[in-house]
Amino acid sequence: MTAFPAGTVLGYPRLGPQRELKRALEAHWAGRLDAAGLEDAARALRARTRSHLAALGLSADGSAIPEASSLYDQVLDAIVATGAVPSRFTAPGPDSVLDADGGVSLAGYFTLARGSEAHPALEMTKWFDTNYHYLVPELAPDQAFRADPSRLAAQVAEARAQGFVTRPVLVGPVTLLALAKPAADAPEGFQPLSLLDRLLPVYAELLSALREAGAEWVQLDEPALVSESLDATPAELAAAAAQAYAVLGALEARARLLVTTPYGSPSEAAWAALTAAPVEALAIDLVRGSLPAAAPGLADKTLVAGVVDGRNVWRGDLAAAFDTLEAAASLGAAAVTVGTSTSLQHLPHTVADETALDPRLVSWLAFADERVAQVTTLARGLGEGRAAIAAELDAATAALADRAAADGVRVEAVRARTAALTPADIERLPAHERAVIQQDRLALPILPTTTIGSFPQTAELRIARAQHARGEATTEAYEEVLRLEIARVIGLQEEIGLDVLVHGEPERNDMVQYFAEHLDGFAVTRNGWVQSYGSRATRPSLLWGDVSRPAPITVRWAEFAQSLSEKHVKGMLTGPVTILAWSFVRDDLALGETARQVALALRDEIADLEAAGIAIVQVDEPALRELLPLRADAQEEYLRWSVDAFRLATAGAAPETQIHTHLCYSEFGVVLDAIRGLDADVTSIEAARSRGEVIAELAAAGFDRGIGPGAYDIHSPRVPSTDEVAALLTLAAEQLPLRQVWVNPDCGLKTRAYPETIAALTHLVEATARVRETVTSDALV
Ligand SMILES: CN1c2c(nc(N)[nH]c2=O)NC[C@@H]1CNc1ccc(C(=O)N[C@@H](CCC(=O)N[C@@H](CCC(=O)N[C@@H](CCC(=O)O)C(=O)O)C(=O)O)C(=O)O)cc1
Ligand SMILES: N[C@@H](CCS)C(=O)O
Ligand SMILES: [Zn+2]
Repeated sequence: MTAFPAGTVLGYPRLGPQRELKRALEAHWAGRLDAAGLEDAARALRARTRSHLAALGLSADGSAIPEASSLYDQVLDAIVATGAVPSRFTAPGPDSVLDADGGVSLAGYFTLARGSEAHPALEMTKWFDTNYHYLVPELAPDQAFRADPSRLAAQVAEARAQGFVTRPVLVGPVTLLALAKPAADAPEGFQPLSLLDRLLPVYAELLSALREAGAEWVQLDEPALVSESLDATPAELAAAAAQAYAVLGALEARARLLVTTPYGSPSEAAWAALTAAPVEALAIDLVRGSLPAAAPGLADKTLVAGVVDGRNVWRGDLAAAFDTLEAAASLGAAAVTVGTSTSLQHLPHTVADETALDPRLVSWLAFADERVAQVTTLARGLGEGRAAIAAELDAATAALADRAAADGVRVEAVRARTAALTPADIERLPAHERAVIQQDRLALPILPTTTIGSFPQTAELRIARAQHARGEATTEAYEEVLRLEIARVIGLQEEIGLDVLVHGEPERNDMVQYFAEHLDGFAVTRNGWVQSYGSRATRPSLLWGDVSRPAPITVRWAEFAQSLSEKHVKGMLTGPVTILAWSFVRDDLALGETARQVALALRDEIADLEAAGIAIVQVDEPALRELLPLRADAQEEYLRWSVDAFRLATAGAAPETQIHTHLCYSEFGVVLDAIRGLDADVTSIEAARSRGEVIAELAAAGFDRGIGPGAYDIHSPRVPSTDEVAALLTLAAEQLPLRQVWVNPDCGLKTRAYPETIAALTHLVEATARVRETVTSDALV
C-alpha cells in the first residue's frame, strides 16, 4: 500500500482534447459506429488521459491519476454500479434496460440517459452550482440495489495493463441518495436517504471488487456535504456520512479511501463526521470553502488541500495558495498534500490551444493542464520548501499585477454609468396594467403557442459557421445562409400554426458565447470546450474586463424575421445572470457589479429592438437557480442582485412591450419569489420531466403572470403524443387562471433534429386546439 500522492487532481475533462468522445458517442447514437467502436474510442481516450497526466507530472503508479471517465455522466455511472435503476425501466421484455445477466446494457445505459420510445429519460438537473448536468436517481422505498463494479473495475485493470496504478472515482453513497428524487409512486414523505442501510453493502462490494482489480486508493465524492440547498438537512447528511464511513471504513477487504467534499466547505457536523471516520484521506475545497477546524481525527489521515481552482480559469495567486497549504499543515493531519478544489471537468484542456487569443490574456489563464502543472509545482514546494518554487510563485504574482494594470480591465465610462443608477431604473408600470395594454396590442388567443427561441442547429448551419470562422466563406455568403434559414423557420412555424414566432437563433453558436463575441470585456476561445451534459459541451467565454456594447447585436436578425410575418416575432436575448453563469467570470470585481454592466448593455439592445418594431422580447435566465449559493446565508444577497440585474436589463421597455423570460432545470420552489421579482410579463419554464409538479407549485403560490409550463421534454428525441401534451395542458389550465397559460416546449430546440421537432410542434398545436375547444367561456372570466 502506498501513501497518498503528494499532488493529485480530483478529476479531468472527459470528452477529450478534440472532443473525441463526443464524436464517438454521437456517431454511435446515429448508427454510424457500433458498440465495439464506441468502447474502443473511449478506451483510447482513457489511455491518452493517463499518459498525458503522467507526462504533466502526476505519479503514474502512485494513485495520483484519477480513473474518472464516463460515457455520459458520473451519477448515471453510480446508478448503474449500484443497480439503482428505477423499476419503470426494468420490466421484463424487449424494452428493459437490463441485459440477460441483470446488469445495465450499453443500450440500456443510453436509454436511462436519453429516453426511448418506451421510456422517458431520467430527469436531468444542474450539478451543484455548476453548468454541468447530471441524471437524477429516482428511488422508491422498495428499490433493489445490486453491485455492478464491472465497468470501473475493468478500467482499473486496463490501467494496470498500461502500467498505471490509478484511483477509481465514484459518487459516494450519501451524495447518490441526497441527489435522488422519490419515484412517482413513492409515498408522501419518503426520503431516499432512508435507503442508506441497504445501499452500503453494495458500496462495500464495489470497494472490494475495485481492490481486487488492483486499486490501492478509491475516491468517493461527497459534494452533498457542502450543500444547504438539498432536501435533506445538513444534520441529516452529516449523520448519513457518519454512518456510511463508519461502515465502509471498517471493511477489511478494501482499498484506502479518499472522501472528497468539493464545491464549498462541508458543514461543521459533516466535517466532524468525516474526521472521526476510519478513512485514510479527506479532500477539501479551499478555493470556495475555507480552512476547517483542527480535529483530532485528522491525526491518522492525509488532508488533500484543494488550493488549485477547478472551477475558474484565472492563473491566480500561487503564493497565496502556498500560504494556504502551509496553514492547512496546522490542522493536525498526518500529512498534507496538494489537490484541486473540484474535479477539473469544469475547465477546458489547455491554454496552449488558444493561439488566436491575445498572448497577454493567455498569460493570465490556467486551464486543466496548467492546473495540473500548478499542483505539481505546489507539491514540489511542500516537499522541497518554498524557495524551490520561488520562480513559479513570482511569475504568477507578476501575471496578476500585469492583469490588474491592463487597458480595458477598468473602464471609467462603464463604472460611471452603473454608479449613476437609481431605484427608478428597475421599475416598470404595474404588471396588471401592462397586461391590459399588451393584450390590446398583441391580440393573442387563449393558450398562445410559441417556442423558446432556437430551432435545430443543423449540420449545414454549423459547417457554414465553421467555414466562415476559418475564412473559407465570405460574411456575405454566411449571412445569406442565415437569412434563408430564418425564412425557412418562419415559414415552418406559420405552417404548423404557432401563434408567436421566433427567428430560430441560427446565427448563434451558443446563447452566451454569441453575446460575449459582441460585447467588449469578453474574449472567446477556439477549443475551450467544457462538458455540459452527455456529449454536449459549451465554450464558456472569458469575462476579463468592464463590459459594454459597441453596437446592436441581434436587432437586424429580429427585424428581418419580423418583416417575413404578420404574426409577432419575439426578440431573443440572454439575461445578465446567465451570461455570467456560463462564462468564466472575473475574480477581481463583485459579480453584482459585473451583472449591472451586462444588464445595461442588454437594456440598450432592448431599446433598439423596440425601435425596430419588435413587440415581444424574451430575456432568457435559465441559470438563475444555478448560481444560487449552496450556503443558505449567502442566498438572499445573491437573489437581490441577480433579480435587480434582470430588472435593470428589462425595465427600460415600454409598457406595451411584452417581456418574456425563460428558465430551465430549476427547482422552482426555491426561487419562486425571485421569479416573481423579475417582473417579467410571461415566464416559460421546464415542467415536462418533472411531471407537472411545477404547475402545482406555481398555482399554490398564486403566481399571477403569464406562464408557459414546458409541455414536453426537448432533451430527448422522443416525440410526445398529442394526448400527452393535451393532458399536461389540461392540468395547467385546471390549476392556473386560463388567461395566464402559454403553450411551449420546455427549452430551445437547437439540439433536436427537424423530423422530431416538426412532429412534436404539430402535436403541441393540435393538443392546444383540442384543449381550447374544451374550455368554456366561463373559464375566461
Ligand atoms: C441551454 N443550455 C446551455 C447551457 N450553457 C450554455 N453555454 N449554452 C446553453 O445553450 N447550459 C444549460 C443548457 C444545456 N446545455 C447545453 C450545452 C451545450 C449544448 C450544445 O448543443 N452544444 C453544442 C455546441 C454548440 C456550439 O457552440 N457550436 C459551435 C461550434 C460547432 C462545432 O462544433 N464546430 C465544429 C466544426 C463544425 C463542423 O464542421 O461540423 C468544430 O469546431 O469542430 C457552432 O455552432 O458554431 C455541442 O455540440 O456540444 C446544448 C445545451
Ligand atoms: N432561447 C434559448 C434558451 C435556451 S435555455 C433557446 O431557445 O435555445
Ligand atoms: Zn432552456
